[in-house]
Parts: sequence; C-alpha cells; structure tokens
Amino acid sequence: MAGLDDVFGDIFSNVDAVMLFGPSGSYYERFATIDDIDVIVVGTENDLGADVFVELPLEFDEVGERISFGVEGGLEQGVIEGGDELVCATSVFDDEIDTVSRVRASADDRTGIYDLFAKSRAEPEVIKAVVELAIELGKKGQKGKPVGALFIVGDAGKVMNKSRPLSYNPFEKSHVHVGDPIVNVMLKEFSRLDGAFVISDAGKLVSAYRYLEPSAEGVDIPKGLGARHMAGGAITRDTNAIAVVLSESDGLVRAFKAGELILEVDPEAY
Ligand SMILES: Nc1ncnc2c1ncn2[C@@H]1O[C@H](COP(=O)(O)OP(=O)(O)OP(=O)(O)O)[C@@H](O)[C@H]1O
Ligand SMILES: [Mn+2]
Repeated sequence: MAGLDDVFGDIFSNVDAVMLFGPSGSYYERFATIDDIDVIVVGTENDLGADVFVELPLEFDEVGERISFGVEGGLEQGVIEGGDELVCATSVFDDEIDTVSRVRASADDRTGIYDLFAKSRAEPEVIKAVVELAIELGKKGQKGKPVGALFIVGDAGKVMNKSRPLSYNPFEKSHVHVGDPIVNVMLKEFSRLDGAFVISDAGKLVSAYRYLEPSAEGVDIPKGLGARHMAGGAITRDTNAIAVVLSESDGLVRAFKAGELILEVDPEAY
C-alpha cells in the first residue's frame, strides 16, 4: 500500500544539503548520523556551535525571506553552489521545526538581502540595529500616531556632501552610536522631525535633519510612496550607503541598496 512517504518522499530525494533554520540542539544532533549529507545551520546566533553556519541578521518572519536569506548566505559563503538541491527545515507555527521546503539554489535570482547586511560598507551589526529600530518605531509610532523615518547608513562623508541641513544638528559634537539605549530613545524623539538621519559605517550618529539632494534619479519605488522613499533610494545609487525607510503612510520598513528596493518588512509582523 502506498504511504505518504511515496508521495512526499520526492522532497527528500537527491538532496545536496539540508539547511536547518534555528534547530534545537537535539534536532541538530540527529543529523550527525545521516551519511552523505551536508548540514547547514542558519540562525541569528551559532549557539549550537555548528561547523557550517549561516548567520541571519534578523528573525525573518516571512518564511520565504528567511529561506532566501539562508540560501543566499550559503551561496555567498561557498557552502552550497548554484543548482544545488536543498531541503530547508524551519518553524512556521511554533519554535519547533515543523515545515520543510525543497529549494534549488540559484545564483541568478538573488534578492540581495544577504548583500544588504553582509556586504555593505556599514557594519552588519549597525544595519541590523537600524532595521530593528525602524521596526520598533513602526510598531509603536509616536504617542500612538504613525511616524515616518529615514536612515542613511554608511559612506557618511559622501552622504553629507549630497545633502544639506534643515536645522541644527543635535549630534554635532556627540559620539553616540546606534544600538546604545539612550540613542534609540533620542532617535525616536527626533523621528518626528523632517529629513534624514545620517549614520557612519561604524554606527556613529553623524547628523539628523538632513535634506538629501541625490543626483541620481528615477529609482523605482512602490506606488503611493513619495519624496522620502525616492530620495532615500536615489542616494544609495549615488553613494555606497544603504537607506532604511519607515513609511508614515503604509507603515512598512524598506531598505534600499544601489538604488534597488531589497527588503520590505511589516513591523506588525514582528
Ligand atoms: N529629499 C529628502 N530628504 C530628506 N527627507 C525628505 C526628503 N524628501 C522628503 N523628506 C521627508 O519625508 C517626509 C514625507 O514626504 P513624502 O510624503 O513625500 O514621502 P513618502 O515617500 O510618501 O513617505 P511616507 O510614506 O512616509 O509618506 C517629508 O515630510 C520630509 O520630512
Ligand atoms: Mn507620503
């Protein structure tokens, strides 16, 4: 009699590698006894001390994004190759792994998510902190009202040259960095005001209230969005910065690199 294995078994046939997203220690150990299979652990931290590990900068809530990131990271690190057949195991409903999907690694249709964090001028930790801050701002808003915000991260000298002050820069003589708890409070407070925050590669707050004047134009932004997203996107074509934008109108956090929209997350989903 045919069983489920006969039907679903195809998912596991001729697999080059297994990617385990945030497995528990005991789950991971069970793979040690399976022959001829590469096991790659993907997660925000390598707390299992896995030999082959791909770091996730965020707990991507959307499973497609999470898997895309893992696969891109694997390709980038050379632990998998284009054309490899992968089984990706992750959790969707619970902390435990409950879902398996079969993916073919393709070097061609990459989303750029991995590059955004791992291969930008700014340090990955800084980009991560800024994205998290934007998500947090998006969740809470300011006193219950939706807020918008624009963060330009990395290549700050060039960004400063392509922008001008809208007001007194509160960070003029300070040495504060994103991720410091006090800075997060300040940034949230200042986010009510116009313009962009400029942040250095290492996370130093260079300026607030910058009006961006990129020379690049014609970046594609989603319908319904305006000057903030256009300016943020365009400056990343002009410079090696990335832009993290929280939209006041639709509440989403987006990231741009080299003029392209790379990441779109709904703060409410976090
Ligand atoms: N070139 C720029 N540099 C910095 N900030 C800008 C620039 N253009 C607009 N902004 C800021 O973006 C705010 C919103 O502008 P606008 O509504 O056109 O943008 P948007 O892309 O639709 O963003 P949102 O979704 O938040 O409304 C402005 O009030 C201003 O503070
Ligand atoms: Mn708008």
